[in-house]
Amino acid sequence: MVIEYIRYRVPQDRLDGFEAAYERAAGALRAAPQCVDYELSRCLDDPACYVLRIAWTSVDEHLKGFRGGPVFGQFFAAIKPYVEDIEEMRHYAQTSVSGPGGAAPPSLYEWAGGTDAFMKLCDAFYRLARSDDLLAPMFASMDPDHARYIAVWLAEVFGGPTTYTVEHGGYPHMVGLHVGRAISEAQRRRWVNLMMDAADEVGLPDDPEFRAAFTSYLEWGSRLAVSNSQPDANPIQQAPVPRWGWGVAPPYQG
Ligand code: HEM
Repeated sequence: MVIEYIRYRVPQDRLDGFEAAYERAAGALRAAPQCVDYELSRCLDDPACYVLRIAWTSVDEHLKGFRGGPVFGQFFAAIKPYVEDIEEMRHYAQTSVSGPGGAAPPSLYEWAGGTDAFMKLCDAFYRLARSDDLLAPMFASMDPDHARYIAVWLAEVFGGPTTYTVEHGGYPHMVGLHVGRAISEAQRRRWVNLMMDAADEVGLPDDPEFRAAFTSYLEWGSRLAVSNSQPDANPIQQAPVPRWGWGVAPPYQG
């Protein structure tokens, strides 16, 4: 995650519309999978000054993913009149120095060990699935890069880079590959079980909080995969890749 700071000094005659413009721009930030969080603060000592803090998944995701993406037009149209009032606009990396309430908890992606951890997980999973009586027939003719695509999907879901959205067709592509497969409950349960076995095999974190969040996503996603794959299904065709967080049990960092 990187933090972008944008500092504004807005001339008196334009101050009135500034916050309203950012209310409109915020809709685009909320819709962008590359934006983790944002916050606009106004200076108490000099009310012409504002600081906008935006947390992005990475510099690249911001500059290429967001600026090249579908919601950038809406964002830029809202804030365009204030571009000339920018005094600083730069990316910063977080350091280890932070107060007890200052630092956001790491994402599930970071906690798991990043993209590499999900690659290892999916390699192990498909080795198990290919020799499984219930799953092997279903994955017999899969794309040779399938394990890598699932890893990239999971990485994005758990708070990592938006590579699946940007490079692999996003949610519509994933749904399209489940449609018509008539996945049974027994196959779904085996799929989840083998993911758990693979998680143990490759040493994904086994603390209660991580495994609870990890499992809840697999349960949710696999049940959707079953219903979307039935012959009479009419799945939602357009949606962002979901983002999954810690839920009610944040990481224990004692
Ligand atoms: C949380 C649960 C699940 C997730 C996140 C998931 C994710 C995905 C994704 C991202 C793809 C597309 C990969 C690509 O871009 O090539 C895919 C394809 C596929 N999924 Fe799932 N899936 C889930 C559950 C299941 C289950 C339960 C089954 C069957 C038991 C299943 C069977 C398949 C099959 C057969 C394909 C197509 C493989 C190919 O021919 O390339 N999925 N899945």
